[in-house]
Amino acid sequence: MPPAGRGGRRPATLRLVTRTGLTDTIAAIATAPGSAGVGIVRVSGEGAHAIADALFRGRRRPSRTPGGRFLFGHLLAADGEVLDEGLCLIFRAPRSYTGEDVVEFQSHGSPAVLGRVLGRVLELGARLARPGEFTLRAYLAGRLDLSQAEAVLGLVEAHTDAARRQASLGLSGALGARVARIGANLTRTLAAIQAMLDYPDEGVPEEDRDAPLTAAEADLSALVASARAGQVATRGARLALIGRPNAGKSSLLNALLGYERSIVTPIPGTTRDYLEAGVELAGVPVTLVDTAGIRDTRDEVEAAGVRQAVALAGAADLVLALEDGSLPREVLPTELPGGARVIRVRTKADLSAAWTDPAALDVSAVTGEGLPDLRDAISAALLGDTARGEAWLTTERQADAARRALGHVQAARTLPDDLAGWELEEALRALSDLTGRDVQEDVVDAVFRNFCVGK
Ligand SMILES: Nc1nc2c(c(=O)[nH]1)N(C=O)[C@@H](CNc1ccc(C(=O)N[C@@H](CCC(=O)O)C(=O)O)cc1)CN2
Ligand SMILES: Nc1nc2c(ncn2[C@@H]2O[C@H](COP(=O)(O)OP(=O)(O)OP(=O)(O)O)[C@@H](O)[C@H]2O)c(=O)[nH]1
Ligand SMILES: [Mg+2]
Repeated sequence: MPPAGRGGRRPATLRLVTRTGLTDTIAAIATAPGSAGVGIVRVSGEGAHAIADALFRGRRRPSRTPGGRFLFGHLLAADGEVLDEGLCLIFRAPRSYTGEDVVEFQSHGSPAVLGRVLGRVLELGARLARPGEFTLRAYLAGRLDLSQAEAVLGLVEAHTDAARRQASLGLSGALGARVARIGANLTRTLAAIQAMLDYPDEGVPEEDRDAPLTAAEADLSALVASARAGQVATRGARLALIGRPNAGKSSLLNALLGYERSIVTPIPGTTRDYLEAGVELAGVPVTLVDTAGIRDTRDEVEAAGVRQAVALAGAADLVLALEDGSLPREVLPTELPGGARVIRVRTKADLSAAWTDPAALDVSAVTGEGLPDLRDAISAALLGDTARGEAWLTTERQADAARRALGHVQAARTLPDDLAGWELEEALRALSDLTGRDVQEDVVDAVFRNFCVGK
């Protein structure tokens, strides 16, 4: 494919500015719906300070107050009625989250107060912000790159510490720095190749050409590998328990949860419909899926459950394949998904063993024996040996860009210099897509569509 010249793309920035009318003033409730100690209405744009002058009465006028200060005072309705006592925070362009003039009204956090304050702000000329529009403005002002904007969303949505840590690393620019290091090595290689093409007689030392390329490829492979852990940390993972009837699936699900969620009986075929329950394992939100025991059956209801179990195993991020350790071993009448996605478990380890298998973990749902090892194995399977301190790829968009870059780097290694140079340029373009300083408008739209209003 011919290289898509950079000049061919209009910067997303310009088109978005014209389309969204960036000079208008936007407003939204920034805090979660419901009652809370404090709630925030946030306003950004040219009219923000004038709106504050009309709505807020304090010791001095907001528009006369330097940025970075707050005022204590009262929030007023159009007729002068005091809506609430509160604070007004003043930011002045470009020193604000969005880079524009910003004010925040911090009131008591009830829907009634916040609704009236927002209503008054809209009356005074602001319009309701679209989802993610505050952060979009920060992105368009060049205060955040796209991977940092995704990290902002990650911080808003983080339910576990693993998710928070990755989002925080992303926002701090750690991911951008990791990508920049790779880019620097590719640029060095490109320069060496160019020198060789220009001055074929003066050999270019190996360390200038192959060493940075090798380093870039290794870093990029590790980065691509981190995507699984990163997405598991942010999105969570689905873990299906499968096995023959009575293998102990529902008992193990309950043991992992720490409460009796699923019905357990000595009767094979107890679980017919599947059942889901959420739990945090290894700092990751995990949805455990209990399934019907897999066997050949003429019972139509049970057979439907069996088909469902096989499908659920196929769709899961990880499968626990359970076999009763107290009975002679019987193979499961279905194929298991590929190697790394299965953990084999020998259940009922508290009973005398009818068989053993070094490839299976011995676990007892009754005594708890083997549960810590099982949790470790689940954590290792989901997060791999991805370095904990590093910034990971947390979205499919980032992973796609990194995979494209890696593909070009690998192609470059097998090609003669002139063609290798083109592949490396493509790899650099894919890396810049990853951080998203100059990407297509639809990509930007897709990222911000996932945000909530007020962020
Ligand atoms: N009340 C409140 N809390 C919040 C936010 C907010 O907007 N309002 N945030 C947002 O969602 C996050 C904090 N992020 C922010 C990032 C930059 C700036 C800002 O004004 N930066 C200016 C000034 C810096 C300074 O004075 O040192 C700048 O960078 O120029 C504000 C908040 C989390 N907590
Ligand atoms: N001793 C012992 N018994 C267990 C253990 N786990 C499960 N059992 C018993 O095995 C029987 C079946 O357990 P379940 O958890 O219902 O098995 P299941 O795989 O969900 O079975 P189906 O839903 O029928 O497919 C019950 O009588 C459990 O008490 C264990 O670790 N040790
Ligand atoms: Mg069951």
